[in-house]
Amino acid sequence: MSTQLTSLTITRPDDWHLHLRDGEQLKDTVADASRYLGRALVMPNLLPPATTTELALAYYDKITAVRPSGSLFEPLMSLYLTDKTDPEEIRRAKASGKIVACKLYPAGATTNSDSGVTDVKNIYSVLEVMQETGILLLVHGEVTDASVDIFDREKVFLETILPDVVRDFPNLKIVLEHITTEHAVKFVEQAGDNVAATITTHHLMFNRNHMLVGGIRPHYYCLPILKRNTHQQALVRAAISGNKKFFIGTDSAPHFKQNKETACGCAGAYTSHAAVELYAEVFEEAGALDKLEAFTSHNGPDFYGLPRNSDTITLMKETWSVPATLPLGGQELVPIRAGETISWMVK
Ligand SMILES: NC(=O)N[C@@H](CC(=O)O)C(=O)O
Ligand SMILES: [Zn+2]
Ligand SMILES: [Zn+2]
Repeated sequence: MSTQLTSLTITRPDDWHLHLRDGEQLKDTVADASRYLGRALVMPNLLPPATTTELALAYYDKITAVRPSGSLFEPLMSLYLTDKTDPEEIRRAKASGKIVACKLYPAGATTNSDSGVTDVKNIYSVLEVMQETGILLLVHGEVTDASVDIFDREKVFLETILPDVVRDFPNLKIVLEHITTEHAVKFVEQAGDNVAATITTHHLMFNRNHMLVGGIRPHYYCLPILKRNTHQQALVRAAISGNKKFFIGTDSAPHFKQNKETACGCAGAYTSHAAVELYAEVFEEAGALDKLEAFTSHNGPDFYGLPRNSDTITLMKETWSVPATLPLGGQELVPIRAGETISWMVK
């Protein structure tokens, strides 16, 4: 007879990959993020992107200004790398104490990445200073070559771009963000201790059949795109393995409903309303709830060299309904699981 767990208390989680956006949207995204997260690594792909310490710190101030009163939620900031990033900018970022990472978007790879890096060799002098100062490199790992099939873009990036960076900067801490393939799992497992990966809730819960069978479902469209179920299974195995190289990074990425439900819809899935609750479902389904805390609350800060949060949250086995839409800057978004139920609730 198996006993069913009805509540689970874990160290307060963080989110190591989160899009909060800007302007009117901020109060809604920050409200969701600050419900129970200790920290979130905030992505810099704004329009215009947060390419300098000054811009990142101004963004930090805007986020903390709309933080609900009493919330201890702490945004950790990142810089958006371009072909023209000045290596000295990295020293300013380090000195700020608020910027812990830089984000490599191959130009054109994803939402708001047009000013990204066109050739990783263009940022070698920047990576040098990041390695020296201990600023992490966060990577959107996809090639943008038009001749490469969208389902192969992560694999080809891992074969052609990332090995050089890993070889040339052996002491640079690198996080391969939102991994989607068995290739990425193997790459990270086989690399040194300076290479880790985040895994989203949606890549653990879904594969491309969820997006494409029986009709095209734009709310499952994100980048890197959902892959076949064998890749999904490899990601679940990695997440529940207890391996310290894999940790939470929701990549919760809000887009207005009308920008998703259209002939050319935006890439991004919103999960901030229920991030840890959804990971709990996945881990429970895999019979590995005992591994949830390491994934959501220990491995991330350990890799970043930051203290773990010192308090806890409690998840209750309790079913609740996700609304059909959520507010986003005076408009609305459609979250993952919209109109359906979730079986865990954070108390
Ligand atoms: N993941 C996505 O599909 N979209 C993200 C960008 C990103 O993380 O690649 C976004 O900003 O909307
Ligand atoms: Zn990305
Ligand atoms: Zn993202």
